[in-house]
Amino acid sequence: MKEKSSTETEIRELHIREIISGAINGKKSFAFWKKQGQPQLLGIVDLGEQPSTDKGDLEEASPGFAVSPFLNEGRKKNIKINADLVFAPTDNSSGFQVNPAVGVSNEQTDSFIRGTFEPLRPALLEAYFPATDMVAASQKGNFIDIVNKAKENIKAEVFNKVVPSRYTDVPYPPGWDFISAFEKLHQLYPNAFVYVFGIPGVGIWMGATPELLLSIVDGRWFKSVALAGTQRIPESGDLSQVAWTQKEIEEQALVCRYIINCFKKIRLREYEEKGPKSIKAGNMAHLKTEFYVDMEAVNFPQLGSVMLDLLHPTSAVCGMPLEPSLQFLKEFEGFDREFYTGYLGPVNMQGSTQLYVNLRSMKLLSNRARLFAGAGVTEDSIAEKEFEETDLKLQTLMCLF
Ligand SMILES: C=C(O[C@H]1C=CC=C(C(=O)O)[C@@H]1O)C(=O)O
Repeated sequence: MKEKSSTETEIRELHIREIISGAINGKKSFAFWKKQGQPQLLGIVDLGEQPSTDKGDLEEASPGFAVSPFLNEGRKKNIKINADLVFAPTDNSSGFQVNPAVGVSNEQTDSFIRGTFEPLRPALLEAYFPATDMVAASQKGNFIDIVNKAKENIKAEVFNKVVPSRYTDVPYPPGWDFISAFEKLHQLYPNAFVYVFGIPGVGIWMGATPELLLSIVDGRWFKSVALAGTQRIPESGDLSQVAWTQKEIEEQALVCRYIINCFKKIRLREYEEKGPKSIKAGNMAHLKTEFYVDMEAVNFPQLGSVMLDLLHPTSAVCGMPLEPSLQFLKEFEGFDREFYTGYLGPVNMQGSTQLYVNLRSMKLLSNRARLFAGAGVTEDSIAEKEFEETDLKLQTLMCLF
């Protein structure tokens, strides 16, 4: 038997480009991400033919990266990229060292490493793009119409808030490649959760989202946030200069109320609320309130999974109340959001689970990228301003082209 210390695995330090190319050349699923406020990336590759559909609870899940679409049918549509190979940064360079999970043989690891020697084969990249593509229909006029229709529904008290969205397609400039774009994204947004994932036949997505849906640290510390209200950051970059309007304060308060209602549904009163305060996300400021629960003190070990089902989709991306606003979006938005405004992130990796709302994100197609953005509409919304706000949000990724 081959000694572990003699594997190619342990002597090679890999660059992110080699790892992603190796995954694509081997038709494997992969994910790289960086937590909010942390500089270092972590990567995983799933050695299976197909990643698993993942309906399971967070608490028992094996380590990996969870991906949920906006419409997940009670988690039935969720996917999990298993952490068969974990790529952790080395101490003194920009390279990564591979750590195989328990049960992954040296042969499997070596075979993957050999694939990383090959440059990325573009024909194999095509296998990551879904066969069907949605119809391009996201014009400015459509968005203005849906905002005005939403306001009529708010006046008629069908709902209090809804978050319509749109997308825009950006053709790849000559020589553009997504791995370099991801490296740039990682450098640009230190405060965001920055990720790229690829699943054959499902797609390649990347983004820099400011919104945590929930996290669980050490099986004990639960956290969620209410993020809403958007303004362009002042020239000085000074957040204390941002003055919030009544409309924005109410819009964010509705997201807080939505989260508190979720706690009420499970009769949980022992949560700590901090905020709201202004935070920076790229060229924008948002209002953010944080909610904390000590799961041990409330004796609620399944809180993460229970809250996940109650929270998603929050009124930061769908509306309030949930049902009529969701119905409205299904009827009038005119396209499938797919993973945009779904959630994603590491599950049971290095002792914690962090699921983020998939905002400021884009999906790669063979010749262009599709960028998504939405805006919270309340009774005081002005359609033209909401459109401008989506433009501002789109700039988060537009600067990659
Ligand atoms: C729906 C998006 O943002 C949400 C999160 C923060 C602020 C928002 C707002 O001000 O409308 C949105 O609720 C998006 O970025 O596409």
